[in-house]
Amino acid sequence: MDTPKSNHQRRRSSSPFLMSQTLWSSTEKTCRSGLTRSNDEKGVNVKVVLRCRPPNEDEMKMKGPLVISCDELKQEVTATLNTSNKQINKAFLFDKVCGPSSQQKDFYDQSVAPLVNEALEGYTCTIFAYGQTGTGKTYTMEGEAIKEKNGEFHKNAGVIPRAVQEIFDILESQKAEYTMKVAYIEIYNEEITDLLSLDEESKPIDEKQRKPLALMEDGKGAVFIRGLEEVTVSTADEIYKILEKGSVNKHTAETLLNKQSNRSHSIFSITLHVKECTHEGLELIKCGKLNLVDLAGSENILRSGAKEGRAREAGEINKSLLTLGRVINALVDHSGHVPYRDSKLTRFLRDSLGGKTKTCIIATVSPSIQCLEETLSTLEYANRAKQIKNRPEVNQKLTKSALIKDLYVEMDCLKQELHATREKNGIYIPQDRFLSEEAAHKAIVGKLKFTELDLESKNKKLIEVQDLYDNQRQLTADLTEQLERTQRELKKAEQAFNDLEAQNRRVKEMIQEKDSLVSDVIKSEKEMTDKALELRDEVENAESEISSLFAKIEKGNSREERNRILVQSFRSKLSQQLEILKRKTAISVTKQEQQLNVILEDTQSFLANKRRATDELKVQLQKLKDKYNSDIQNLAVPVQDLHENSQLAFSKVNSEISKHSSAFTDLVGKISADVNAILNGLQGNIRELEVKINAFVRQEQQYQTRRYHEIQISSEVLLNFFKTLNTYISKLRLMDEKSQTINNQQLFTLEDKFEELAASEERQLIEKVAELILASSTKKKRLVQTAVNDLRECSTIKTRNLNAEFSDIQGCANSAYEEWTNYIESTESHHIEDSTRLEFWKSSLAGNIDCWLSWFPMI
Ligand SMILES: Nc1ncnc2c1ncn2[C@@H]1O[C@H](COP(=O)(O)OP(=O)(O)OP(=O)(O)O)[C@@H](O)[C@H]1O
Repeated sequence: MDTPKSNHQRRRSSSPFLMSQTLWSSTEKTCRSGLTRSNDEKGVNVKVVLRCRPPNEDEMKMKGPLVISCDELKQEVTATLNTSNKQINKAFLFDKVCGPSSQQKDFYDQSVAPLVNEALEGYTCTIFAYGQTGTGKTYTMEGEAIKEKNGEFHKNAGVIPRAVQEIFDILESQKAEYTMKVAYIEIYNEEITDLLSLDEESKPIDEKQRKPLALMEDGKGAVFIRGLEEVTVSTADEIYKILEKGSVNKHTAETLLNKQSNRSHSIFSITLHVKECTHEGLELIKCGKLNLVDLAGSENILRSGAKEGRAREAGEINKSLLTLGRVINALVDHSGHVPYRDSKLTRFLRDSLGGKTKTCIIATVSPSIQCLEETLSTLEYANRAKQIKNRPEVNQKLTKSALIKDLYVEMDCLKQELHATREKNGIYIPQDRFLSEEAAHKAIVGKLKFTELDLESKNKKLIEVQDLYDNQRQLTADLTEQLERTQRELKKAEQAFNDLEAQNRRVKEMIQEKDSLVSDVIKSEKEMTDKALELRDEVENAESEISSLFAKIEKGNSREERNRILVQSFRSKLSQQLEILKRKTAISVTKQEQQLNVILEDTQSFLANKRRATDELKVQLQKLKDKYNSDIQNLAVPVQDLHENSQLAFSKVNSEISKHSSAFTDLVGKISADVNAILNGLQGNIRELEVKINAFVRQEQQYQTRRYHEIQISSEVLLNFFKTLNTYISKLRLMDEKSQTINNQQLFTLEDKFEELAASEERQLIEKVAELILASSTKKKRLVQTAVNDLRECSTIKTRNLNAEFSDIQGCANSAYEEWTNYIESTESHHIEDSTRLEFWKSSLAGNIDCWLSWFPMI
């Protein structure tokens, strides 16, 4: 067992087989000590840890939503997107989920530390980080700093320095005897380089200095890297320096998604040999191995902004990751053929995927919406990888003596080889090997000839294959170019499609707005149509009313006309009547005047007569009175004489007087009777006249009253008629005005409606045009979509075919190349060995012969 030394001890592997045993071998070794443990027959699933980083500055600036949520209790990751044109809600369960807030220390303790302990137990363990570029693979594996000034871990220190420290801590605490060797390689553009063999002074790295190393198989399925340098370390600080040196030598570049993006897959490997004592006191050497792989980021070439050389890198990265995906799929689907050989990465990881290794995949994702597509792809990838089953086995433990023996044999071989090389005196071959090889030699010599012939034909074939290979390479280059062109076109088409989609979204939004407007418009239009119908009915009613009104007006007019004619005729008749009445009145007045005059005259004459008669009567009466007075006076004296003379006479006289008075009274009576008769006659006449006059006057009055009444009635009728006519006319006027207003209103409404109808028709027309535009744009979109889909399909098929072809060609070429190299190498080495051995044999035989000859000089 090596004792730890303070300085790095380098040893370039001289034998690929030995190299494979110590660093990369993954073949199942026969259990010499019988202590190898085997896992459950069914195997153990690859562990998958998901880590989601916090959003970076750019993502925060874009203010996009965070679409990834991590439930560390349920170990569940959910991708959620709710937009109008895309809805995603997918949940994935993993062995461990660490959200954006998880710290480096916690992550290491919870996810990686258990596997480090397994490596110390003698298992080969692989941890690899997989994820989109810029999601934190390097941050997780290496971190951003290692230690603080006080010797404590920096909070950003990643998995590798922490694992290294833990290994040393555990081994120191166990006071174990151990050796530790580390190697650091990268796979860049399908070429493997040793990151620790590069000269520290030559920076920036000289590409010529990078010597590609060959990945070989030892014939038993174990993979090894020929010429890889392993560095023996004894402290953690030495490893940190190695890490720093290796990291400087890595291929990195700035991309749009990461300022320092790894353009290669890097593998840091720690090999441990720990001494163990069994209860029986037997010393065993336990061999554990820890491979820490930081894969290059899967990337969308467009989004990462990779161009020319970078695009080629990205192409190679994606190719190897694609192969990794195919390997995972083949393992999960249990398909017979697993395409490990299709890329250096999968060849190297062969034992970690479906082999005897304990494997943990750290899948890294970003929470932002911009990375959603790649995040979903990583989640699907990791979810699938969870189903890969490995059958981990503890590496064989060697007894110390066996190891020492092996080492001695190896040392002896090396010493002899060295000696032989120094002396340029052939090579050292151990006795038993010499004898067995001797026996084989003859067969080989025979074979050699055959081989030479075969070689010739194979050379020819090789040339052919080389040509074919060159052609294929050319074809591959063309196809790659074509693929890149197609990819570029596809990206362009995708961009155009995205633009179209955005446009479509906008148009859809506009259409939605328009739809709502249209529905509003349709609603209002419906209302308007209802109203229009109502209005139409009203208009029709109004029209019929107007026409009836017009008819009425017509009627009214004709009636008015008739009335006017009537009034005119009535007026003329009335004036005629009035004229007649006037005339009649005048005549009657004249007549009456005449009659009155006659009556007056009659009355006057009558009165004159009567006056005269009265005067005569008065005169006669006066005469009578005078006579009576004179008689009385005459009688007074006799009366007095008589009175005085006798009372007898008096009686006589009295009698006489009474006689006379009776005669007088009779006379007077007679006269008064006459007068009375005359007066009575007169009075009778006057009364008669009066009665006549009264009757005439009454008659006239009655006539006049009647006439007046008649005139009054007719004038009242007329007035009433005129009044009614006026009211009727004013009513008619009012009605006319009303109907005019209604008509005007209706005309206005009709005008409005017409305008609205025209506007709605215009709108409808616009909508129809919009519909036509929409239909045509949908048609176009559909066409574009179909074209894009076709293009996509075509490019996918092409890519698939190309990839398949690439893989086949590459597989063929690689295996042919390797077979051929192996074959040539082994043939060469055999040839050289055989020739040297023959020479040696020949010279020794010659020596012997000389010796025999000297012993037997006689011969
Ligand atoms: N969990 C995290 N917490 C804080 N910062 C992080 C985390 N993960 C990544 N980052 C930051 O994100 C940036 C990119 O990370 P990193 O370089 O590790 O990505 P990557 O996956 O290795 O990318 P690439 O594949 O391009 O190499 C770095 O600046 C790093 O500091």
